[in-house]
Amino acid sequence: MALFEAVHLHKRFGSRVVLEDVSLAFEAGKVSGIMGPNGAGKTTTFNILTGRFAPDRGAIRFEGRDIAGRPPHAIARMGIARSFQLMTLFDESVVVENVMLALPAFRAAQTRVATDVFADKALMDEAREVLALVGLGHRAFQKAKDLSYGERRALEIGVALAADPKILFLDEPTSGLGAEATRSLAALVRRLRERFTIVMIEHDMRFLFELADEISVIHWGQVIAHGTPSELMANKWVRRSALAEVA
Ligand SMILES: Nc1ncnc2c1ncn2[C@@H]1O[C@H](COP(=O)(O)OP(=O)(O)OP(=O)(O)O)[C@@H](O)[C@H]1O
Repeated sequence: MALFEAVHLHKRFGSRVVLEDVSLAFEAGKVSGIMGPNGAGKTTTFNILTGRFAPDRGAIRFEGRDIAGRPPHAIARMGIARSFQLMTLFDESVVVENVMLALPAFRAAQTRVATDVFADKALMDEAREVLALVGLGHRAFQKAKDLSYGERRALEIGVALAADPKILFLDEPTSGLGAEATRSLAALVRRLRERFTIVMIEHDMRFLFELADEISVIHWGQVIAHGTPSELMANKWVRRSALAEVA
């Protein structure tokens, strides 16, 4: 059984059908990709999978339990984390604090909000472990606003990982990154795949083909192809429509 699966999802906005019978399955320990042209329905799919929208029809199962329509915070508590395309960091706070504020242990102890977070050694150690994981150990006490764009993306992933999720959803992780930052991000995803199940929506096909174990192609609100990168390379229709640049 897949760790996470979506079965026969349908979604319309007003009279516009945006997803029609979308089914996806993500296996534990793998990197799964979702790609497709602009307006295909990828972001809507992502938002439904991570609880931001409820589907009109269909089921979403995580570890066998139906989670469709549950609110994002309930979904997050179950071990499902997502990063956002738009960066959502506390710019004036230092890097380690951004992670500390996202730790479940910090969130659970609401009385701590008014106290100095740095005084709690256990929290600090936990946050520094996350920073080491995303390659930002040496930037712990810089303000988030002073990080490079690529480092900010890594921090954003660190914030998502603070909850030690079972599955991590990344929404266009390469967006806005130059070639070098994209390479660093690829190295980070390779490290993370040892520990986490990862699902990413991605426009950069080269990045996706290099890293994903399997990819679903969404077009016109439907999954039109699914397979390993090499299977998709061999799919004539996919080659002709979308993959010319990597095939
Ligand atoms: N809240 C909404 N209300 C109405 N229509 C919407 C809404 N969100 C998305 N749509 C429409 O649904 C379709 C799919 O949009 P979606 O953002 O899911 O596509 P996408 O594949 O993520 O595209 P992109 O790569 O450009 O982000 C588009 O035609 C979009 O205009």
